[in-house]
Amino acid sequence: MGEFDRKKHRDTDELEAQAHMTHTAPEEATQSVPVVGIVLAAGFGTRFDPNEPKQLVSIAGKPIVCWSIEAFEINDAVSDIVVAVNPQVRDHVERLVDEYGYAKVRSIVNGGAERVDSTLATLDLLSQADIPQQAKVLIHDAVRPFVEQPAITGCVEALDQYSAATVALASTDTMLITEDLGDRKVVRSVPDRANMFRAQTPQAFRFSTIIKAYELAADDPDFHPTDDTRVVVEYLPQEPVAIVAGSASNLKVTTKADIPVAEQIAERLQAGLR
Ligand SMILES: Nc1ccn([C@@H]2O[C@H](COP(=O)(O)OP(=O)(O)OP(=O)(O)O)[C@@H](O)[C@H]2O)c(=O)n1
Ligand SMILES: C[C@](O)(CO)[C@H](O)COP(=O)(O)O
Repeated sequence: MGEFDRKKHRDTDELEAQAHMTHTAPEEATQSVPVVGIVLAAGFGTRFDPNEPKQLVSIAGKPIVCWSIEAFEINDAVSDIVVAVNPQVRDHVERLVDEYGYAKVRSIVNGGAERVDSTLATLDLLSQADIPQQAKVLIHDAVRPFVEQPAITGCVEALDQYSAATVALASTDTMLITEDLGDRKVVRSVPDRANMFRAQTPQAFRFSTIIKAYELAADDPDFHPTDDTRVVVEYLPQEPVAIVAGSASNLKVTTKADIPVAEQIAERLQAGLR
């Protein structure tokens, strides 16, 4: 197969994607497998501004989705990238991928109504592309633009020992478990802070593990997890999910109030190295 033709991949042609995914002979599988960065950019930003897709907002002159794609593009351990989009941003993201020349982007797929639907759409694409069961997939929120290289590499390495891993940040606050009494919430218990972490992304899995977890979750229509780790924790409770050190700068741009903080982080990063 000749050089990757990004225009064809725009059409989300599974066979094209299959042809371009890194394939690995079974005997090499545990040593050298595809490492796929999945960038979820199909959200509607209801808490930000539904009329201004936050994944396209520029921070220090670069759109948020580009910061995220670039983090995987520049990581030597990552072989392929898949981006999930919605119709509101598809054309724009396609143009950006072209303009910035992200050569690892194999496919831009339509996401779904909820985050898990977007994850599923990308996993379906990878299944159709017939990537090896041992492949490593790193699922990342496009709106966490400043993910650091050690977090990505840490996920890839953690999967040599565990089938699932998530970037997370140790809580510096005491956490409270509450109960809703209707007119007010009250504290029911105070868990040991040493075991409290704030989930971030990427969240990383051997392909067979995340596929299995989602297969089991599919039978439960009332399950609406906000991240992929929870799908594994709930449906494959025997699988430990390793913690990979996150950072405060791996901010999720959720509301407009996050923009000034994001600008400060971007300035710092641009002054030094990512
Ligand atoms: N159907 C969805 C929903 C979310 N996401 C992605 O998942 C990440 C989750 O971050 P979040 O702040 O929840 O994004 P939104 O869902 O866009 O925001 P909101 O919940 O305010 O609508 C984002 O990168 C978002 O684009 C997605 O790909 N598909
Ligand atoms: C995946 C996530 O970013 C981990 O912190 C988070 O769960 C997304 O949740 P949201 O409530 O939909 O923003």
